[in-house]
Amino acid sequence: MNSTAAPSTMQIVPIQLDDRSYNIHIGGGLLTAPASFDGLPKAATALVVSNSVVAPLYLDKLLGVLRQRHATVHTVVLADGESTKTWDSLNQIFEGLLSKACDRKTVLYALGGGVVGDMTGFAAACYMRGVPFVQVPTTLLAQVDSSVGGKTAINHPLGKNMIGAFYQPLRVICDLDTLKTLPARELSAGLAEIIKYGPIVDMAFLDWVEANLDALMACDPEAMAFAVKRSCEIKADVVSQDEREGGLRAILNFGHTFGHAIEAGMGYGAWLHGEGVGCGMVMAAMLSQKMGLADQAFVERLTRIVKRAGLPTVAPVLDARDNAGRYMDLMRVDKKADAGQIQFILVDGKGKATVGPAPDAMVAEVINACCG
Ligand SMILES: NC(=O)c1ccc[n+]([C@@H]2O[C@H](COP(=O)([O-])OP(=O)(O)OC[C@H]3O[C@@H](n4cnc5c(N)ncnc54)[C@H](O)[C@@H]3O)[C@@H](O)[C@H]2O)c1
Ligand SMILES: O=C(O)C(=O)C[C@@H](O)[C@H](O)[C@H](O)COP(=O)(O)O
Ligand SMILES: [Zn+2]
Repeated sequence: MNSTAAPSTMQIVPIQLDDRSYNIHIGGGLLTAPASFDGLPKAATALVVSNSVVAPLYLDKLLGVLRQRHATVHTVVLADGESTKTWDSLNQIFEGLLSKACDRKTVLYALGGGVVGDMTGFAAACYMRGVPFVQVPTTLLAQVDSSVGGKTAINHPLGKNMIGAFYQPLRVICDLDTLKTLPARELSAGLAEIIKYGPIVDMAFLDWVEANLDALMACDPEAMAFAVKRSCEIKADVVSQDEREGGLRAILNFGHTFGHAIEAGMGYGAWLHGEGVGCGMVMAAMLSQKMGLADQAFVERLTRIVKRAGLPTVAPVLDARDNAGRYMDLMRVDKKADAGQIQFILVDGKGKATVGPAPDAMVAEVINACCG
C-alpha cells in the first residue's frame, strides 16, 4: 500500500455537533469487543435491528456483547435490500418496540448496511419522539458514509429518501472485519462514496484511492482502515460545519442528483445506491466540464477510476421515448431542487465543489452522451 497508512488498531474520529457530538470507532474485531461500547447508556432494554443477510453473520456476536450491558435485548430482523426501505419495514421496527413495551430509554442498534442504518435511525428519531441509537455499519458504504452524519430516511416510489429526519447516533462502531464477507459488487458500491470525497474536498485522497484501488478491491485491511478513517474524517468535517444541509453539506451529494434518478427510475434495488452514485459522478463531472468548470482530462480520469472500481459508467435508459425528460422529471423531485430548478453538485477537478443550476439543454446533452 502507498501513502501513510493508519495502523490496524482502533482509531477514533470525532464528530463535533455541540450536545450531539459523538465518536466513530474504526478497527478490526470491534463488534465483539466490549470496550467499543464503553460509555454508551446501559439501559435495561435494547433492540437490535438487522436484516436477513446480516443477522445470520453477525447478530449473535453483537448480542454476546449487548447482553452484558442490557438486561433484555430484543431483535427485529427485516427483509434485505433497497426495495425494503419503506413504511412497512419502519412499521415492523415500531411493532417490535411497542410489542415488547420498549420505553424511551431503550437503545436501538442498527446492525447492517445503509438501508438498515437509515431506517433504524428514522425509527429512533420517531419512537416516543426520540430514543438513543447506535450505528454498527457492516458494509463499506455504511462505514464510510451512511452511518455518519444523522441523515435517516425511507424511500418513496416518487423519490429517494423523501421521508426522513436528521437524527444523530450516539456512536458509530465500524468493525472492519465485517467487510470480509461483503460481496464484490457491494464493495464496489462503497468505493463510489469513497471516490466521491476526492473531487469535492481532497484531491490528494483521490490520488491515494487511485494508487491503492487494487488493494481496496482486495479488501486489504490496512488500505481499508485508512480509506474508512479518511472518509469519516472528511464527512465529519463537512457535517460538523453544516449539520442540516443549509449549504455546504450538499457537496456530499456529488453524483447523487443523477444517481438518485437512476435508482428511482429503475425501481429501487435494480441499481445499487453506490452504482447510481458512481455513474452519477461521471455525469456530474461531464456537466461540470460543459459548464467550463472542469477540464476533459479530469472527466476522463474520474471515469477511469469509477470503471476500475467495478462501477457502471454508462447510464440506463429510463424512457425509450423521452429519456432526458424522464431524468429531468425525476431530478426535479430531488431535495436540493429550488423552486422547481434542479441543483447539481459541480466540481472543478481540483478538489472544490459548488452547488447550482445548469441549463436544461446541457443536462440533456450529458444524459444523451452517458446513456447506453
Ligand atoms: N444516511 C446517509 O448519509 C446515507 C449515505 C449514503 C447512503 N445512504 C443509503 O444507504 C443505502 C445503501 O447502503 P448499503 O450500500 O450499505 O446497502 P445495503 O444496506 O442494502 O447493504 C448492501 C447489501 O450487503 C448486505 N450486507 C451488509 N453487510 C454485509 C456483510 N458484512 N457481509 C455480507 N453482506 C452484507 C446487505 O444485507 C445488502 O444485501 C441506500 O439506501 C442509501 O440511500 C445513506
Ligand atoms: O450525508 C449527506 O449529506 C449525503 O448526501 C451523503 C449521501 O451519500 C447519501 O446518499 C445521502 O443519503 C443522500 O442524501 P439526500 O438528502 O440526497 O437523500
Ligand atoms: Zn450516497
